[in-house]
Amino acid sequence: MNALAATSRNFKQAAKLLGLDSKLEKSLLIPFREIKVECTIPKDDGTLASYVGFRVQHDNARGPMKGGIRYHHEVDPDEVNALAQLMTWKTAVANIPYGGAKGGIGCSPGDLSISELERLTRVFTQKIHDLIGIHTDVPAPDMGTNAQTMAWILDEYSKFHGYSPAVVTGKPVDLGGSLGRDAATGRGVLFATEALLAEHGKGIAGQRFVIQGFGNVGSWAAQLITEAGGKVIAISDVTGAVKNTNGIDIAKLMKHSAENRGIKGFDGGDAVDPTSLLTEECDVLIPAALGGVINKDNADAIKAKYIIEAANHPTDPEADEILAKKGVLILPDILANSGGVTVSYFEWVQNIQGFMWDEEKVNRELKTYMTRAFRDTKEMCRSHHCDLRMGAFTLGVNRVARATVLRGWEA
Ligand SMILES: NC(=O)C1=CN([C@@H]2O[C@H](COP(=O)(O)OP(=O)(O)OC[C@H]3O[C@@H](n4cnc5c(N)ncnc54)[C@H](OP(=O)(O)O)[C@@H]3O)[C@@H](O)[C@H]2O)C=CC1
Ligand SMILES: O=C(O)CCC(=O)C(=O)O
Repeated sequence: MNALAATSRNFKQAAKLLGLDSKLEKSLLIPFREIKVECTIPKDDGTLASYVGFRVQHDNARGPMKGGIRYHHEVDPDEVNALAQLMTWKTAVANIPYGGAKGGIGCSPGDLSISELERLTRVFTQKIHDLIGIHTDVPAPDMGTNAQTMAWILDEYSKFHGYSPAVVTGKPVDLGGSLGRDAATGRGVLFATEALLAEHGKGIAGQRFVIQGFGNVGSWAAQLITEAGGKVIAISDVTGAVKNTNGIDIAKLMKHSAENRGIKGFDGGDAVDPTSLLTEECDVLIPAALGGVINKDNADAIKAKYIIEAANHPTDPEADEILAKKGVLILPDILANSGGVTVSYFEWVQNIQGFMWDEEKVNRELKTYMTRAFRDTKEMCRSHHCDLRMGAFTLGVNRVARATVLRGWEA
């Protein structure tokens, strides 16, 4: 199912559970602004190349719009729209004072040199600089982008508006980035998983994990789960997948991946077919790469007892239904991966205050926010007799609807 159709379907189901006014429902679904820009850059060989960039600003009822920028060849307007909408509900679930946005450029970052990526990022920033800002829309990293990308955006934006570190989050610590932001999404995944397992009398220790994706989120989740005593028995990236039922040595895999640009060729386990990774026998499955990977074609074959959605919209609604019948518990993206945007919020607060927190404080506050979001979600599950996805959606949508009405919304 198309990402926008899937996200909108979840939203509509939540609106129904909440008994939302139909005009308000319609208005909450429509994005505030959709930006599409053509970014033309000289390549290193002197030829010109053009890339399409998007920024969708979905909603600002609860505060400045917030969300990552993705560089990936599959970036398309519908998907960016869906991801922006998810950010609106996610920031509300986390109860941080933001709305939602998302951006992206349709490109293959691995095929571009560092200087080409820099030129592309600067041209994109030139095209959108007057539509983003500290109190309007604050970008951050997502798939295919990182702290360096944010540094270029900060620098380009500052040429127009004066030095403005708070205009992006997830930037290098040397430029005002927050300690702990790099690990934050993975650490939030750990805290959310702990909260879910604790409800079933279990801990991380002794559980078998399978992780799809070994980028920022997947690699940090793997490291932190291993430190907490969990066993990561299979993991994949674009280049391949590896399995070791005794537990993969994640530090060794990190080194291999950095030296070889991927998992392929790692000798600490057996190479397996990446397409069968999601259906491996395990206790906890963590998709941490692309959207829509768990769908009606593979849901029935999934053997995990728990799915923790570190990626955005990895599970189609049809798969949700199949998995529910099988008794698989899904911790939804807008809760499970909200650690990233939560520490982005801490970064923004630190920039505005001009005061840096130590890493221990960042991690402690993150745990408080993740635990609270989990507790609030469970409360909505109880009061609306629904699963965790609808618990999180009703929580987020309700908070945004209340802010919209309080600000004076009229049909
Ligand atoms: N970064 C953040 O703070 C947040 C990210 N997310 C979500 O988490 C997910 C991952 O983001 P992030 O870790 O930042 O991105 P990265 O670009 O750092 O990493 C993405 C990873 O996914 C792998 N990958 C891509 N396609 C496939 C595939 N078909 N099969 C297996 N692996 C694949 C990539 O492999 P390779 O490196 O070989 O290309 C890479 O290991 C995304 O859905 C993102 O939206 C959610 C909240 C916050
Ligand atoms: O850190 C942020 O502001 C946004 C992170 C993001 O894009 C996401 O949560 O999907």
